[in-house]
Amino acid sequence: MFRSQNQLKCNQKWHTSQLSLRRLYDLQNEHFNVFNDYLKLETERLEELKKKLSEIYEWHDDKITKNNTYFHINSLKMMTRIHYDFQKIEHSTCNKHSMEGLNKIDKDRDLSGDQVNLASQGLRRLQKFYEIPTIDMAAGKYKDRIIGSQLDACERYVIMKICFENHDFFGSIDWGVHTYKKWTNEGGQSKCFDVEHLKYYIILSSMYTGFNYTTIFGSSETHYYAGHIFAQHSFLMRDEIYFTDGSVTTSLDIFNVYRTLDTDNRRIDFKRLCKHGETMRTLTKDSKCRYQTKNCTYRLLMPFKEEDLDNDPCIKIYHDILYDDEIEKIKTIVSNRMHDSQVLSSKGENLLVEKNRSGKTGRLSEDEASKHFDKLNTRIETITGMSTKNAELYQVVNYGLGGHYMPHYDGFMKNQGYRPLGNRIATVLFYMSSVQNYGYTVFPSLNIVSPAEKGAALLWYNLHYLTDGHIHDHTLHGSCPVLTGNKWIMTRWLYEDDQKLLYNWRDNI
Ligand SMILES: O=C(O)CCC(=O)C(=O)O
Ligand SMILES: [Fe+2]
Repeated sequence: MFRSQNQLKCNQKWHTSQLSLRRLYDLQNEHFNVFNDYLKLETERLEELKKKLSEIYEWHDDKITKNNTYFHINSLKMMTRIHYDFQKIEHSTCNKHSMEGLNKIDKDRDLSGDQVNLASQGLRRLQKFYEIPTIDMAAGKYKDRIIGSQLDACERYVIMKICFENHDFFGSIDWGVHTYKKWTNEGGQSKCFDVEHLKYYIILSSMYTGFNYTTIFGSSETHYYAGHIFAQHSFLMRDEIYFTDGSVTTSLDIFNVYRTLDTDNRRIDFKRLCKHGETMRTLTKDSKCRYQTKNCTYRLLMPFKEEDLDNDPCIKIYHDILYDDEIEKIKTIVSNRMHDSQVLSSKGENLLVEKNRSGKTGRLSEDEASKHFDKLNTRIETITGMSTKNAELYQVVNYGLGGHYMPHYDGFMKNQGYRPLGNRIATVLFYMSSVQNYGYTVFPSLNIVSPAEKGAALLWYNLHYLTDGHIHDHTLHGSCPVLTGNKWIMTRWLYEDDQKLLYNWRDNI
């Protein structure tokens, strides 16, 4: 059977999880196998044809043109010969058999241009978020880190074109210029685009953005383009960028322009923390770490490694609380049922909004959880001091190309969907892989960064659970876009129902 059981469905996106990117490699290998089989069959067929033809030539040479004499009686001989020869070679000239092999290429798995488009947009989101200069991104590096391999002129052109088609004109001009430079470095040859088209995109983008294209090509090109196609628009070309509110910037730094456009303070804080997170968790005199038994006798032998991140709301990390064998088991169980992660709208609907969240999600059923991870519930109850009886099913997430989750509250707002068990009182977030750079969970209102460290759990309380049960404003949090590495997490949300509370949660629905 050609199709593997772990196949993705058409409407799912390859780039949204590392898991499916791995499968993409497998799929490519499967395709290579199909092509190899096809080549083998085709080579055999052509060899056979060659052999038969050489037999025919031999006969022809020997029997017909011997001594350059044409005998009438041999006409019949020749006709029969041709008739049977043709039948003989007909089979070898028709490649039906080898073509059948090619049909094994699985068209059900959507590998259309849409996927390239989405992956390119994911890369672009990553670039804008971390402010990675195009020259670095195209070289596969960021600061002193390797984030991929170098992009050739064709690949740069693809990104440029997709930016343009998505009306991201800062992107198209930036990538266009770097495509042009690469094209020049590669000797002015390209198999995949026409450089005149490239120039056209650059000049058009320069009109939309206000960047002056003459500084890109130098004066030699000015004449040609201004004279022919764009003279009527040339008044639009200037070095200032006009914003919709009427303000003007004279900056030619593209990221400075994006910065000026971004007005949401919480998003700005989120970006800053994601970018500089590695310097955020140096130990200070206020940092408190301890071995914690939670009055549990068993934990005298194996105490929790508890670290305080904040007191209001209470946020803690528990190191080494989930074991490697449990992590492997969890990944194995869910990997066949991951789908694109969704966000909850203010009306309580589940929506796919890639600019807010990109990843793949899978749930563990209650049966699987109680069969394999019952002890984990005990651990959760011990650290939270709360019941898991009404907890939401474990949710596993794997992030892919630029996978992220923009700042949000885990707790539901009033009227945000039907809530028979109350609100998500606590979140326990297990890290199932370590991400070296930029995979943090960030609380922008608190200036807090939690690194993804395999086996650790991040616990916080979403509500003012000791008073009125209202959402704690400072629990706003998000997952920084993953730049390199493979981020796996699992969350368990505990609900208000069945907890010992000082307020009636039904008043808050
Ligand atoms: O992946 C993370 O670090 C955060 C995930 C999260 O906030 C969520 O799943 O609700
Ligand atoms: Fe969350």
